Amino acid sequence: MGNVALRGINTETKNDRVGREVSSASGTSILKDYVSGSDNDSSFRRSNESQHFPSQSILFVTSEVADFVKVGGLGDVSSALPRALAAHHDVRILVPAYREVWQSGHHVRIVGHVPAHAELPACDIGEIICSDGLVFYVLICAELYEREGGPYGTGPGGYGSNGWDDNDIRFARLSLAAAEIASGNAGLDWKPRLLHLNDWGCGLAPAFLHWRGQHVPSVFTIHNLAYQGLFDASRLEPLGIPPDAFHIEGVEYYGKLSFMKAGIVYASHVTTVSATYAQEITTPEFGCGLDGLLRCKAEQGRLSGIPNGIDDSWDPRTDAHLVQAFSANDWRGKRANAEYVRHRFGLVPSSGPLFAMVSRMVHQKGVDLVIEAAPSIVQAGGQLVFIGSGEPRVEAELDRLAERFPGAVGVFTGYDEEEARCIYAGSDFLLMPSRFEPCGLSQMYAQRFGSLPIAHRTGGLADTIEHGVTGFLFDEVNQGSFMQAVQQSFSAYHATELFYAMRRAAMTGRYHWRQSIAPYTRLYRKLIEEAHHEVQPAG
Ligand SMILES: Nc1ncnc2c1ncn2[C@@H]1O[C@H](COP(=O)(O)OP(=O)(O)O[C@H]2O[C@H](CO)[C@@H](O)[C@H](O)[C@H]2O)[C@@H](O)[C@H]1O
Repeated sequence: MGNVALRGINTETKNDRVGREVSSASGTSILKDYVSGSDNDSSFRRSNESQHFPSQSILFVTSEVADFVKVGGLGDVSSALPRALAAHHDVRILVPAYREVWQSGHHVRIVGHVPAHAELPACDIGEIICSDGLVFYVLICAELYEREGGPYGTGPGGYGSNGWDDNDIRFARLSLAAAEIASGNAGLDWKPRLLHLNDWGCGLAPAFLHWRGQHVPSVFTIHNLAYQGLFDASRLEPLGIPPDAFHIEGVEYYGKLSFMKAGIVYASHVTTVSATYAQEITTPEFGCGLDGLLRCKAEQGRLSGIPNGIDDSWDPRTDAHLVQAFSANDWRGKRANAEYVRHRFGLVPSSGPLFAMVSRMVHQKGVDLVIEAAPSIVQAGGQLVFIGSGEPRVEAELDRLAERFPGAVGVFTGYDEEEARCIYAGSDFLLMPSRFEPCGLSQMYAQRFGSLPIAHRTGGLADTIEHGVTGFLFDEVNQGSFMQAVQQSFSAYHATELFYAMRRAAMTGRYHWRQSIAPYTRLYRKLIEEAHHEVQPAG
């Protein structure tokens, strides 16, 4: 575990919600299908759409990618989605050349260059070709990207803009490089027909295109609206942003400059990572002050939800990180992983249920609810393991919990994917009482590994967990509602046949990335055709 201390039945199919466009008229949300039918992958193949829509060149721009550096779910998505799309399109990734890129041992060939702009320095562009053929463009600038620490700052976790002091320069540079590549001004012998941008770190890309009069279509995907990339208005000039863009219909957000808002305003289309979250963000409760703008996008048919998936490496039958591989019904194999986890976290042997939390330990994830519930869970014969890092106050509370319940609660503060995989494999239940959850990957990994999620009915959790079938959902973010779901999980655990049936159902869930190809392809096609006919979206 590195150098960090270890202490211590609703049967409605969820796939029919894939790829829906949210439109909102007279305050009523309406869902309009992008994809008809429940089996989107096969409907895509049946209609032979890929033959009618020729392979397109797409630049996928991201601030993190699991191949090199991952803080959270965006890193997973950035590694897996382009690979899934690559079967149909020429998808290439643009990411800053962080220290980890150079440490990865890949050969980097210099293939392009972008000039300085205001205080954004000139950069070279390197090319890395992975063993599976995926092409990365890496934005090379030692002073901006080669640092000891994470992609956003020195502290653990989070996509916040409150990390490195020069995050505005770092991510404006990334955004403008993307815009230059899209406009054919970066010296590459390749040019995308569409930009696929992800979260605030590349939010200025469509804005720069707009300000320069370049008509390249773009998709802006919101992975988490709560992290917006907010900076002081005085930063417009150093970033080379035209002053007249600082208004309510531009990049201004309550007197600040917002990278997230720029992405939403200027991209041709906005997506987010589940159908339910796409609706939620049009409401004041989840809209983080941008709900009015997002409702507008929805009314224009320019907001949709396309769910994330998980890749084939998340398979308990083949995962080499587990102490023992297992499949549905091989509960002895699963038990071997549970024994490993108990041993690793200093828990005593037990026949009671093992609850786990694998998460960035931040307010969003509802860890405070779990901490409050822990004494009752332990008293009822359960054990808990936590792996994650985040807000120091939360980490300290978890430490105290482990000290209070030795042998029943174990905490690992830090990030370790191998251990996380073992925990998904070894635990009986995954606790995910997130206040909001755009999609969530952990609950899909957990289900695949036979750990039943106990989660708040929100965002992607509502779309990917079937209450009483593959996990447990509760409706309100309060202790009473959460504990009711925990009690249901205890009851299920002690009704062995039901419990095993739920495990089997969870393990056979279909959450593959293939389900996302059709909706993304339809969207790319629509936007590229629109741009071709010079029908430019409002911006
Ligand atoms: N300590 C630890 N050690 C090892 N692995 C750890 C870990 N802590 C977390 N992880 C891993 O980090 C990832 C977390 O991804 P999630 O999608 O669940 O949440 P996140 O909030 O980061 O992502 C945001 O972006 C994604 C992508 O769109 C959305 O699904 C999500 O709702 C949104 O909040 C999982 O792969 C999990 O296993």
